[in-house]
Amino acid sequence: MIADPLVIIGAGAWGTALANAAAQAGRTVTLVARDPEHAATIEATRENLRFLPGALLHAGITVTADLGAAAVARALLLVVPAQALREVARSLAPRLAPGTPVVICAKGIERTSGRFMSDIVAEELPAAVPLVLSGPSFAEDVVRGLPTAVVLACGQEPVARSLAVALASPTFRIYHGTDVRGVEIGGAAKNVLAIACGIVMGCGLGESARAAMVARGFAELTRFARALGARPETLMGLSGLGDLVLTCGSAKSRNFAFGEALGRGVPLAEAAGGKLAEGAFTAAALVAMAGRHGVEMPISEAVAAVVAGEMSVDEAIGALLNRPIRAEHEII
Ligand SMILES: NC(=O)c1ccc[n+]([C@@H]2O[C@H](COP(=O)([O-])OP(=O)(O)OC[C@H]3O[C@@H](n4cnc5c(N)ncnc54)[C@H](O)[C@@H]3O)[C@@H](O)[C@H]2O)c1
Ligand SMILES: O=P(O)(O)OC[C@H](O)CO
Repeated sequence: MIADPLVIIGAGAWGTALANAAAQAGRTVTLVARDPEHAATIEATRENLRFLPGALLHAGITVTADLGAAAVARALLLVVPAQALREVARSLAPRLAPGTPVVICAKGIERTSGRFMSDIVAEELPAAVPLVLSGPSFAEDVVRGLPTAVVLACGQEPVARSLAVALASPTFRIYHGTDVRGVEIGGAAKNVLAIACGIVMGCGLGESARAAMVARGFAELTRFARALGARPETLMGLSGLGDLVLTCGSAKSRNFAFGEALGRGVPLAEAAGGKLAEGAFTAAALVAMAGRHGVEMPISEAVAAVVAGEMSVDEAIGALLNRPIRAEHEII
């Protein structure tokens, strides 16, 4: 596939890291920032001091704030927060050539509509070919060239395969697949579960409790995914188990760090520390969708109640610990 020029919308931490990875893979990259002043500063200093300090931008990247750059894109990456994805997709609609592959890199569910990211792209950019990129990957690791593996899913298998080849490098390995729903569920739900793990650690409940949270979180994630028609093996892969292990195990995760702060008693309004904790926005939408499909997600429900201010951390932990004893694996 010809993926040049590759246009990346969103010059935050992940957009910047992906721009560097793609440029290193040989792509011609345009990185589009929201704010013209920020774009000019990155272009001039070759560093994104605001979102990813300490990393030099590859020489093959042009930075702009002009969304019009999307008009010539042979492939486009959407790397803005999940709650902003619709607004951004809508503004791209008149600019994008029909059939352009659009790779969704945000991990979340839209809270106002309860829609997945791929549904939003289908609604706002109906002529585009939607793909989802997800998996365990910290921007800081990717930009340092540390080995990372992610998955790229598209309903059209040849598009996923050829774009994976175009964007991958020896240290940024991109597997491909066709289970778009499974891959986006993995990315969205793990953020909610990482908040739960952060709360556990912030409260000092210990490593055993964290491991239990990961395993039971994975159980509810796979129950949910199965009910929504995703393939269970997808969730056993990079977007699902892989990302759960990363984000539930590292204070570098903004979702985990948010939960940890809540567990330490930091007030809700201050716990994210000004950083993007996607799970806080996704939790209620995830739980509502699970309810509509008759799926129990007690950990996600507890997180949703805590981030909505409806339950204290202690009440949420008490509710989880006092659930009835049951068989580990449900037959559904
Ligand atoms: N940072 C990571 O390691 C990482 C890894 C994988 C996936 N992701 C996902 O990528 C998405 C973006 O995360 P990030 O780390 O880049 O966040 P970030 O906070 O570092 O950057 C967000 C970017 O989006 C822009 N933005 C915010 N609201 C906008 C709006 N309404 N319109 C246009 N642009 C807007 C901001 O200006 C900024 O450039 C999230 O869904 C996140 O879960 C992040
Ligand atoms: O910092 P987080 O919690 O948004 O996690 C970043 C990535 O999603 C990890 O795969």
